[in-house]
Amino acid sequence: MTYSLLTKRPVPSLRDYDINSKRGFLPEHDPLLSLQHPYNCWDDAARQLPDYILAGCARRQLNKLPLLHATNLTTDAELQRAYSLLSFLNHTYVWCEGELNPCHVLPANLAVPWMEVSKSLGCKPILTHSSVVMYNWRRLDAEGPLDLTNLAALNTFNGCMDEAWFYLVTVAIEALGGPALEAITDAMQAVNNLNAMIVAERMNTLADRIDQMTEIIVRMFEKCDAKVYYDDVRPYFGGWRGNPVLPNGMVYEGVSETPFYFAGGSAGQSSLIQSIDIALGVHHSPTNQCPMGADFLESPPVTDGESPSDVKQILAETPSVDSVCTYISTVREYMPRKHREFLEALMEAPSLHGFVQSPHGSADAKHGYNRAVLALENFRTKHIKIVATYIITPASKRAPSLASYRGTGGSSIMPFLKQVRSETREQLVTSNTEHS
Ligand code: HEM
Repeated sequence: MTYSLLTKRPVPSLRDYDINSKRGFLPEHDPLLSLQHPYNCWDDAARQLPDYILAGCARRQLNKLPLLHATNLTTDAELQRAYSLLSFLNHTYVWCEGELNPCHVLPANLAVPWMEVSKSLGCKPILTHSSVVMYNWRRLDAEGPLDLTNLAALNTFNGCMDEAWFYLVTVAIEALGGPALEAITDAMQAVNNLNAMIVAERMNTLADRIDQMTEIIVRMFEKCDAKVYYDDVRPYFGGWRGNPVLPNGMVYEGVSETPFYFAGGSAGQSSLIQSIDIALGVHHSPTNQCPMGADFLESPPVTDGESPSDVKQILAETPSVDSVCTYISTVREYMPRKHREFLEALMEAPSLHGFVQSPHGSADAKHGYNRAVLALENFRTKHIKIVATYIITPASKRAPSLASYRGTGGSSIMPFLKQVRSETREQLVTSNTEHS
């Protein structure tokens, strides 16, 4: 590919998309710790969720909450806090009786404000990466760093350290998004200015930041036990799209009598990793294992009289209806509106891949670009190992005869993750493609 001098393209400004050059997609100010009256009843309920779940009275207690409209929640910080709290409350309501006994109707007191707040933020009324990670942390020392030595989770389902650690490792990775995204947009500006030296320098910065993200992701093993994650945390992230135990979706009482179908929460909804993919020009094509364009909403029938283990088996064996493209573009709908718009703008920005291969690129620029690609590939390799430990192994202990397992977001996990990793490596620029 030759980079044309005529292809100057606009580089999105981070500020225009609620992105901070220090914190990336995390909110510019630390999340609120509580809401004002009357909304503070959601704070109180969320704080008690582990006790409600333990005592087996979660639905009874949550039914007592008043129906509050979100009208008086006006600032982004209030809306984000409310969205996070309502995600915890609603998902507790659905999954507190076990992953095979969900409720099929969300009561109006939880559903209505959740829908209103989600509309204001431009995301889906379902637990997302934003609910449990982006808006769910505080710093222990308010002046201290935004890293694992200084972070605590605001809410959890189970009150256990493993769950908090799962969220906080992800927050610490997101916090590196600031310098990573700044490196990306600087490098793109440098492409417009045909400045290969800056491109090289900023690509090396990006590679360093991705390496740091990898150092953090492997720390998941330190304080998040795989069995606790699989048995006690992950079930709460479940959604109602392509989910065999909720084949008819979820009715949001007081919102609509027609059920909604939304996929469950996953760090796959992170805008950060998608931004890096787009910046490096990583293309995701459909997987071979499933028909392209298959209906993401489709789910297998669950007939009456099936035992829980039968249902679990269906859950595990259902062939994926997703494709990588479908997954990558669908999860964008689960991101806050501004972040989704940033990804769209980034897709129109100058091509780093095209530039480093062009006569204007330099050996250093190419080297820096390749370092970033390899760093992202390595991040994905470590992530795959985590998925093997936290999902595949515990799942196989329950049902050893089954070969594949489905992810929270409804994808057939391993083939999908491996394909995404090989597509990353394919971006490497070789000396064969070097022009002068
Ligand atoms: C115990 C820890 C983790 C587990 C078990 C896990 C599991 C998964 C699973 C099953 C998928 C497949 C898609 C889906 O089901 O939604 C996935 C995708 C993904 N996860 Fe994780 N994940 C973990 C931690 C993280 C962290 C900390 C990040 C950092 C942001 C992350 C980022 C991603 C991304 C970006 C994808 C989309 C595929 C890709 O771009 O490579 N995950 N994860």
